[in-house]
Amino acid sequence: MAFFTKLKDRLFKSSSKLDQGLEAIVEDGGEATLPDPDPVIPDPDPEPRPVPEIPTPAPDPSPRPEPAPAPMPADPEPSPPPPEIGGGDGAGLLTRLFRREGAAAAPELRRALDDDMLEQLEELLISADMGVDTALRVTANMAEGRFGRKLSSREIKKLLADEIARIMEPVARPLPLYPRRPQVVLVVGVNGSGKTTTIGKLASQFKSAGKKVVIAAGDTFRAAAVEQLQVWGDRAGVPVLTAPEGSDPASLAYDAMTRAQEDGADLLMIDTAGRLQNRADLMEELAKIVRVIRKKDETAPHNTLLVLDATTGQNALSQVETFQRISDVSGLVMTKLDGTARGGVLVALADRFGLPIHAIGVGEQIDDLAPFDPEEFAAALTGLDAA
Ligand SMILES: Nc1nc2c(ncn2[C@@H]2O[C@H](COP(=O)(O)OP(=O)(O)OP(=O)(O)O)[C@@H](O)[C@H]2O)c(=O)[nH]1
Repeated sequence: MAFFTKLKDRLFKSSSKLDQGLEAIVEDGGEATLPDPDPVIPDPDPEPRPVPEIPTPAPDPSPRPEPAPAPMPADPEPSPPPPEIGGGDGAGLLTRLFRREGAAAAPELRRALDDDMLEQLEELLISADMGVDTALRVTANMAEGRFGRKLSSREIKKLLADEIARIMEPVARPLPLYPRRPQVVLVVGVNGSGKTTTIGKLASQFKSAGKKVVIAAGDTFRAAAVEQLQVWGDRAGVPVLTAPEGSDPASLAYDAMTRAQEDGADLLMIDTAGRLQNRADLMEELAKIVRVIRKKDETAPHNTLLVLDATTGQNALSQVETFQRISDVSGLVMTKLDGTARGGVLVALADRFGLPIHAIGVGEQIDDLAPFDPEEFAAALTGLDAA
């Protein structure tokens, strides 16, 4: 199944929430009106609109090597061309022309954009976990130059998807690959966020792309976590280094680094504990892992991936803040976007932190991880093509 179709199907809870909410907003006070002569709303403002302020990630003090332009292995199945956000809903030119013609005979429910409607839109976006600041910014940009204009839910969806894609564009970056061998990827996140699963999925993708991968089961305090990682390692066909329960994770990381160097591995992924209950201990543990692997390669770790669970909604924002304090987070992976109505949190994350989003997880299977594509995401989140 092409990934966009999968994403669209899996994000149904988030998209149907927005979809139904938008329909209800337009129904509330809307009336059947002949469509605009141009159903693809032209931007009323010829000037480029102000780009929402996205905090630039702080310059990286560590001497990381320059990223080579090799992206994360892509979805093995070719994706269809991205939908034309803002320029159409994926329909071809002829279809759009016919629709324009036919539209004259088919009035659509439209509602004039006013303060009340904007407020309702803000509430809807906040309820989809976009966060207050982001929701306000998105609606303000959507409304700019369009006050009083009669809009259908389809047109509002298109405007919304445009805004979302614009916010997400700068953060959509595949996991950078460096010429350094082994490239060390430290994987952090709270327990249950999906670290193990994500490591397994990434290992499988890199392996299929011809990379030699080693995994270190650094959460040595939980036997179940180690076993789980071994299951994923077997699935991916990648060795998983373990240590006895309760042993020092830093010592395991050192051994794993030695083994990865000896084996000429391209990638070493180190799982870590996620016990945020004892933040000081976890911070010390992560710092010690970094110290020992730097004895073998002073530029390591080359990436620190923070894995976040989309179902935790706004909580994901405070997790980013916490992990930025205790580790040098270089990028995010958002898991469990399937089956949650809180997919909007990804927009809030992008807007607030500007950290690269490397991949998204949309299921429990080995191929349910994909590079983050802002336009596909915006279309799937708003249910755009379903209109
Ligand atoms: N639906 C869905 N479930 C996922 C996804 N990613 C992970 N999971 C599930 O989330 C649960 C926790 O995932 P783990 O990978 O074990 O999480 P972890 O962060 O390693 O957790 P600990 O081992 O407790 O530290 C498992 O049941 C996974 O199958 C996803 O993208 N979608």
